[in-house]
Amino acid sequence: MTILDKIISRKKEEVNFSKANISVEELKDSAFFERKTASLKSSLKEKSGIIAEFKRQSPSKGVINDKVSPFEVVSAYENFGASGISILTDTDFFGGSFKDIMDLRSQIKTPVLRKDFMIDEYQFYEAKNMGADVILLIAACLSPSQVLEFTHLSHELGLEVLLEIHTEEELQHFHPDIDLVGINNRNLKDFKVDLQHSVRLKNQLPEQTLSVAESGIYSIEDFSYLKEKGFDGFLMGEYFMKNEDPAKAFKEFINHINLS
Ligand SMILES: O=C(O)c1ccccc1NCC(=O)[C@H](O)[C@H](O)COP(=O)(O)O
Repeated sequence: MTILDKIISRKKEEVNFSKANISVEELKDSAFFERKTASLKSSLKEKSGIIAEFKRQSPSKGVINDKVSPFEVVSAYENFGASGISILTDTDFFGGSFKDIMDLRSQIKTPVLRKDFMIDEYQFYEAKNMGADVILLIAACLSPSQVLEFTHLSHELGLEVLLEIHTEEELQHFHPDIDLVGINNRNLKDFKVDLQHSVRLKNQLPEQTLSVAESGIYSIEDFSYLKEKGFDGFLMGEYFMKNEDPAKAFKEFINHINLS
């Protein structure tokens, strides 16, 4: 059983539990449900391209930082030029929660990616309800037809879609209706990261596709290398979150890339 199998098996239980407690009609009945969402596609072009992640823990690294508050960190990400904010809402494996987005939504304008493991329509209504602008579809846990169906549902709800692929086979999940494609550098079997991986797969995507390099971006050199290779977005979590003060780490990183 891979880590993804374990996460998905637990996610099914969670979704069934949520469905039994809150109906889709109830999810639709919230202030955030009516709000106009922000576009990550536009923001990637207008700002640094960095999608800065709030990540307390992960299966590969264990606890990364459980001392800082989401609002404090995410405000700095916004103020210093992040194009997007990624918030892990999975509890059991990443230590996140819906509340992390809900609590700061009204104070943040930057597009927010709900980073979770989407397997059921219900979760898209939840994402809109909690205040997300973008959702992640992980090709490894969906069929190409589910990816398309969930993309269309997301668009009906005003959400953008970031499709995440890990392997060459998963390029089959691509469809032109998808907003952004993320290529994850982390191998989910052994957790090794390899930046060459995203570069190789990016070259096989249609030329106009907005592409995001995900995971393992641990230095200015890594960022500059991927930028030079033509990526539009850079999803970075651990590099900032491993510091006692992730806000300061983000500010320093942005200052460096603005100077170079
Ligand atoms: O990070 C993990 O260990 C992980 C394990 C299994 C599934 C997903 C996982 N991470 C989610 C992500 O994609 C990353 O949080 C994101 O790309 C940022 O990566 P990093 O900058 O390396 O923290």
